[in-house]
Amino acid sequence: MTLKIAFVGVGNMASAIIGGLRASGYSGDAIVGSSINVEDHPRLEQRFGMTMYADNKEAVAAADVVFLCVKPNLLQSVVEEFATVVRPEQLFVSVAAGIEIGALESWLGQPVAVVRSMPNTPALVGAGMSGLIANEHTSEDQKNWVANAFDSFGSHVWIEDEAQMHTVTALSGSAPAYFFRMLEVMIEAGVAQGLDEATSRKLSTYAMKGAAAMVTELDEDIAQLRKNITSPNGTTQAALETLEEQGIQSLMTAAVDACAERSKELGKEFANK
Ligand SMILES: NC(=O)C1=CN([C@@H]2O[C@H](COP(=O)(O)OP(=O)(O)OC[C@H]3O[C@@H](n4cnc5c(N)ncnc54)[C@H](OP(=O)(O)O)[C@@H]3O)[C@@H](O)[C@H]2O)C=CC1
Ligand SMILES: O=C(O)[C@@H]1CCC=N1
Repeated sequence: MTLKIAFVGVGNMASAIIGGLRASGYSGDAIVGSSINVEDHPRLEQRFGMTMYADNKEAVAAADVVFLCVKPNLLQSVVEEFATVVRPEQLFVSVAAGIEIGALESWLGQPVAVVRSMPNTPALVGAGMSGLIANEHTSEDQKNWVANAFDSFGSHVWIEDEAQMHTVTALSGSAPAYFFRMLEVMIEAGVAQGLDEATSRKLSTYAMKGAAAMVTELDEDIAQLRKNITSPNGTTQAALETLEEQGIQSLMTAAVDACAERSKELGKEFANK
């Protein structure tokens, strides 16, 4: 049986997940959503073949599985507002950065299955990666359903210790943005050396895509893959020495640490409002 899914909040992350689900064959008839900006509803309905509601309660009441996809600072008020229509057999899947399962459980107000997830926007092209952790009320069948749903737009890892979700966010949820930024800089550097932007973009992007494909498809040590490109006293060595001299190790470590730290802060900021 196809479960009915509701998305509360249909912005960037929900759109990436819905796009991934739809591309994998999930029926638009089984997907509903709710968000504030009703003027945007016809566009979403047309894009995904789903039904949009102005009222979160209506979307939640219509669903077997509810994806919570609003910003972390809005989650408590949104959940408490629809808590009166929650049924014990429903499954709630949160994508909100930093918000702990315990907080979600207390806002939902009754023992109910909750999965906290940290997906990323490559879901939109079937290349998502998600960290997942379930509460004690989540059955094996529900966990399998969630794993299959997330695999339909990429892959997943189950996390045992909820504290590790901060690191999942730093290495996965937020990380595509680091690579986009790196690409922006490389493309600019190519243009500064005289290439047109389209050519610079194509060269830089395929280098990133090819490197990621080699790492994921070949069972080889990443350092060895790097060494295979680096001729003694050659061009790659010149680039890598510059990256090391200018602090790539401390720069990337600081970025990952700052992301995890912000995730912890979000949890504290919004857990006990
Ligand atoms: N973007 C990303 O890469 C990732 C995001 N996340 C998490 O996903 C969640 C959403 O982020 P993102 O998609 O980027 O944010 P967006 O702002 O793009 O989406 C949030 C959505 O929530 C809607 N909304 C606002 N208020 C309400 C309300 N009261 N009831 C219902 N819907 C409401 C907004 O509607 P409207 O536009 O009409 O205001 C919008 O559709 C966050 O919790 C974030 O931590 C997790 C992993 C990755
Ligand atoms: O920036 C954020 O807070 C969200 C969570 C992970 C990616 N985007």
